[in-house]
Amino acid sequence: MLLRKAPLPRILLDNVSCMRNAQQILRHVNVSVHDGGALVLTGSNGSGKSTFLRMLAGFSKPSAGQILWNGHDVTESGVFHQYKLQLNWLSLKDAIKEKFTVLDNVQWFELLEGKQGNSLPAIELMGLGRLAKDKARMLSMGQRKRLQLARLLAIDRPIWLLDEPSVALDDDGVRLLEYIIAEHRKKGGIVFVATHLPINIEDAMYLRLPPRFPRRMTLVDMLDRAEIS
Ligand SMILES: Nc1ncnc2c1ncn2[C@@H]1O[C@H](COP(=O)(O)OP(=O)(O)OP(=O)(O)O)[C@@H](O)[C@H]1O
Repeated sequence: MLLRKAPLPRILLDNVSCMRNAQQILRHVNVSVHDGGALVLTGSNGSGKSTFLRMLAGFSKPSAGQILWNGHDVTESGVFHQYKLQLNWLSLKDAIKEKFTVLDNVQWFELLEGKQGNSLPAIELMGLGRLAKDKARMLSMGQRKRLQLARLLAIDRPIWLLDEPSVALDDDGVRLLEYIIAEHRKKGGIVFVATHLPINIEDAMYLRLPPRFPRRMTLVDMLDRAEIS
């Protein structure tokens, strides 16, 4: 009988912990993600969702455990050089140049990537076609988020790290986000999403990070109690 080896996960977090500012933020996280996989991170404010993504992006190193990409520790310099070229990062800091046009704001990133021809179709797909020649300073918050998503499409790297990608998007925008995530995964792309808002991602794994501190009584709780008694 021919026994096939199970394929290595593309990304494996093996008992990973992470400190920030001498504080333990993430403890003993184990996750494996194959091509086409998606992991949704949830949890209260300060629970470590962004820290998780930052660590995957290489901005913070695990304080214990390993992050393996194709079986190799991403903190090894030779590996990290290759690994970081797989990553596409979307965060609340949008790195949009106000004086550039919408098109330039996307095309710059595409050119840096050594690619061309993706920017305008991506802008159009994200519903910003009519604004392509306008300065980015004219954009609303939701339109800025759409511009960031157009960049993601134009750069077209396999591993997406998305920190609150649906914030400021309207319903249509959220549907578009869900669509591009699904299409990316069909091509074998991997998506990590940190979010407080519901995003429909088929067959996604969910990781709810525990709160770092016990919940304190808030003013709202106190008012509720006062109403009951
Ligand atoms: N620049 C920083 N330096 C040191 N510690 C930080 C820094 N930024 C955040 N932290 C700490 O890391 C913890 C986790 O923060 P993180 O931003 O990862 O949480 P989060 O789950 O993404 O929160 P939110 O839902 O509010 O976006 C916070 O409790 C905070 O104390």
